[in-house]
Amino acid sequence: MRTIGLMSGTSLDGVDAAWVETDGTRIARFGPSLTLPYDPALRRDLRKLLDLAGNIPGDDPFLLDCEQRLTERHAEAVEELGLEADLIGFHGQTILHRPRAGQPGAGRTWQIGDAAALARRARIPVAHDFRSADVAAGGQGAPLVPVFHAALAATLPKPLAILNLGGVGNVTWLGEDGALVAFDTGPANGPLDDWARRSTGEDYDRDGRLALAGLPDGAVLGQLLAHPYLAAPPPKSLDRLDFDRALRDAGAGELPPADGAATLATFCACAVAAAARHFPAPPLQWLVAGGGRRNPALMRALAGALPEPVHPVEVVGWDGDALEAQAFGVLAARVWRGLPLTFPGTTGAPGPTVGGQLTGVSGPLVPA
Ligand SMILES: Nc1ncnc2c1ncn2[C@@H]1O[C@H](COP(=O)(O)OP(=O)(O)OP(=O)(O)O)[C@@H](O)[C@H]1O
Ligand SMILES: CC(=O)N[C@H]1[C@@H]2OC[C@@H](O2)[C@@H](O)[C@@H]1O[C@H](C)C(=O)O
Repeated sequence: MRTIGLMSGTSLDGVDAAWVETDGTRIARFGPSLTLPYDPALRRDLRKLLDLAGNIPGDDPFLLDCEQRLTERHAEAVEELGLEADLIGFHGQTILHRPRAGQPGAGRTWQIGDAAALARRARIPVAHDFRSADVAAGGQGAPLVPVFHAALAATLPKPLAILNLGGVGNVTWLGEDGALVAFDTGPANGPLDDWARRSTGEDYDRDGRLALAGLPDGAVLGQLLAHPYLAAPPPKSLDRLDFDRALRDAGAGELPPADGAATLATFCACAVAAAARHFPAPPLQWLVAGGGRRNPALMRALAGALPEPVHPVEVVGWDGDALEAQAFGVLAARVWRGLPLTFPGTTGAPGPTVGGQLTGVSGPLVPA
């Protein structure tokens, strides 16, 4: 199938779109990809929505307005790509992720985006709502990209770790015997972006300049590294805001701007090192995707925290900016064909679990 994958991640920076030809198990061809940034007003409103999402109904007018503007931007991304496709994979924007018991509003993962409107406008069927079925089956609802990573890395030497540094970090560990272990490592660019916005007014710490000018604070770092999430065995996943309280309690907010950025970058890398303790065996190397690989402070901290070589995914010929969007093209084909999206080793689902919904140009569809 010719698919277009659309991903708008937890960094709230915009929509990534990528064209992929796939049957959901193998990738025949990657096509062009692009990123359409959100305008500052949409970015600000989505950020506000993250704070509100635990307490507002699905028909809240502010939420519906954000959803309509978000869907519009996704439709523009499809139009700008300007390619024929049989199916769109539309992740939508996560505004709340509380799959676990014991949290207010738990048992829920919430992605906004109007799939029917996108299908009508693009005149292409849309696969969407990729996470709910997994959560309903007892899984974490995230991460979803591991099955795509496994297909992509089929011929690479194992064990291999593929790390995505978005707003949140997630890792896929692939073993020699086809074993798959995946989970969210901890906060990545999310707290760094918030820090940069407060300290410099920029959307992010461009090229890690602020972090590289500072020193990590040992006391704050020590407190953050004691967070129970890091020691907890997988399966596990995070909401974009899950560490905000811990960051406040550790006193990260009182650090000078450069030291604060250095502390957050080092924490992200140490959380990845803590994640590696849950792997069945050390990886031969780490391949890093996502915007975080463009931050030299993060890459330097990772190289310091991990004993194995760390490389951007470009060393094996992948496109680290397009990877998540490509994944949702492949996942869309899996929804279409009724193939499982999640597994015990990825989300903790009780078995291989199908998911996603299909919306045709003129109404809902049933998977093949
Ligand atoms: N040149 C750069 N220097 C520093 N940081 C950068 C640079 N380019 C991108 N980033 C970081 O990467 C982030 C975007 O990463 P990415 O697009 O992978 O996240 P996402 O897909 O939104 O998140 P997630 O994977 O959690 O869903 C930006 O918010 C910024 O923090
Ligand atoms: C709930 C949600 O949207 N989670 C995202 C987020 O961003 C990174 C990490 O946390 C990952 O678990 C997931 O995204 C990727 C695409 C995934 O599901 O594999």
